[in-house]
Amino acid sequence: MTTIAVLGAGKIGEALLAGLLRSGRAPADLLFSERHPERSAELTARHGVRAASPAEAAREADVLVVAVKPQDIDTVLTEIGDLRVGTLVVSLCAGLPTSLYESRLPAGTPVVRVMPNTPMVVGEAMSAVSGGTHATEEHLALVTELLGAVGRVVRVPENQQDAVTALSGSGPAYFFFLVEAMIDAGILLGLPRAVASELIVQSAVGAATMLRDSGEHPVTLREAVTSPAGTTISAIRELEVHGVRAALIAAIEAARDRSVELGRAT
Ligand SMILES: NC(=O)C1=CN([C@@H]2O[C@H](COP(=O)(O)OP(=O)(O)OC[C@H]3O[C@@H](n4cnc5c(N)ncnc54)[C@H](O)[C@@H]3O)[C@@H](O)[C@H]2O)C=CC1
Ligand SMILES: O=C(O)[C@@H]1CCC=N1
Repeated sequence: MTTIAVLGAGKIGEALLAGLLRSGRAPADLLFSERHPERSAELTARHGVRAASPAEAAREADVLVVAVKPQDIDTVLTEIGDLRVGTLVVSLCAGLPTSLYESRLPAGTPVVRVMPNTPMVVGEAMSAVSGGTHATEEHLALVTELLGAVGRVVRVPENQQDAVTALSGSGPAYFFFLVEAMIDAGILLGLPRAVASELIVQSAVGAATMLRDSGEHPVTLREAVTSPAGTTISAIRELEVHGVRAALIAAIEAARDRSVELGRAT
């Protein structure tokens, strides 16, 4: 069996481990590395998966998944030490290019860069994968299968990964922000918080399901809600007056720029 080690079992690393277990991978084929001993103990208790040092994980793994913050990559690459020849390295880190790993790891190491997102926790991640210089079709297929256990997967050229990071990597935060603001609006209008929250969360689930399953363009779906001289158009006019569309475009451009910066900082 393929042994998969996750370096950095925080939000994303743990969600991946849990998803791999749900998809039928045996706990004995998985291991993780965490710098905080309490966190390690908690994860082993919860998932029955073994903790190891980065160096042990790297020695044992066929697939080494890197899920530390980009700012911690130098330390982790130093701690890994020697990698077995042919070990597949899968980076989930925002901004970090495959060339960074290739320059620090043994010559010929296959590297796949992935940008997932937190809906991985509920098996609804959106992940984009790109192969580095030595990643073969088999490596990309394996990573697609692994990430397929926790959501949808697309393949993109690596030069699109900073844009992907800004759109779907950070994307859930924009939706959460919108939901938070809409609940506040409910409070302003005098609704109890619990009622406002239920109304908005279910509306978000319904709207997201329609977007995914209807095949309709978002404009068509929005037009179907927007009656002549009705309530929705009054709200839409305010969104346009306040520049919400331009703000979202600028926000996503800023996230893309930050992803590029993170890659350059290492
Ligand atoms: N949170 C998100 O929405 C997304 C995060 N990512 C990427 O995933 C990576 C992980 O992000 P999160 O899970 O949010 O961060 P996190 O902070 O929850 O998890 C990182 C974990 O790495 C551990 N760690 C750090 N240095 C270590 C070392 N030397 N050895 C062992 N463990 C070490 C930390 O203790 C922590 O538990 C980041 O690179 C991020 O860019 C990608 C997509 C979405
Ligand atoms: O904010 C971040 O840097 C990470 C990467 C994508 C989502 N969260």
